[in-house]
Amino acid sequence: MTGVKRMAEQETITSLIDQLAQFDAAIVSDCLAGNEQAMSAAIKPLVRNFKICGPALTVKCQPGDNLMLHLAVAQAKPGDVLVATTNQHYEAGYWGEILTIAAKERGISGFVIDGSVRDIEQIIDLEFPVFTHSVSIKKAEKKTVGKLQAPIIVGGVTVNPGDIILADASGVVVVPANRLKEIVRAAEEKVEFEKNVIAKLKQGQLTADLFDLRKYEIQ
Ligand SMILES: O=C([O-])CC(=O)C(=O)O
Ligand SMILES: [Mg+2]
Repeated sequence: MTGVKRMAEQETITSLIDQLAQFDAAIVSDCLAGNEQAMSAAIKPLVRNFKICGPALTVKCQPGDNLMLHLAVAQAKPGDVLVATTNQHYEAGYWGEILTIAAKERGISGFVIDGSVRDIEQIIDLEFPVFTHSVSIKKAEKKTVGKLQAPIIVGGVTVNPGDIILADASGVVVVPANRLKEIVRAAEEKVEFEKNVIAKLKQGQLTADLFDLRKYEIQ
């Protein structure tokens, strides 16, 4: 691929990510088949109004060690979302105020971890969107190498480097990079469909009729 072509492609991806950011994560999740791209309910925002949309930089931490997060911050590009696993070890605060400030300075757009974080009041005050399984006060070591930019499983979903993470109060959904354009179009249609349903509900119609559910009515 020529440099010019690569730049044009990057521009398209950036514009599609901006478009995806306009949608609720639940709408986008519904556009991907069968919930398989939706993370488990265990991964939650620290506060309700947190929202993330951006490409994943994947991080595999060793249990109890956050070395790879410090190295990931050093590698990240503006807009990246750090997405991390800890082998489902929750007894360490893998992320806190210091990493949040470092990440903000690099232009990182958010953090998702199937692990634990600490310093949560500071993170909330810094308005840096963090989605986490748990909170832990315990110190993480910084001495065991894991992996960066390898496929990982977070909240039951495989995340490949460069997949787009969309997260809000409903939860976290992972849009495979090669489906981004198709999913943005599908989300536009889904929003139109729901607007139409809401307008009809406000005219007094019922979901039982609009969704053709009367056939299931108990006799
Ligand atoms: O010790 C660490 O790396 C985690 C932490 O509390 C911080 O980032 O403030
Ligand atoms: Mg700290």
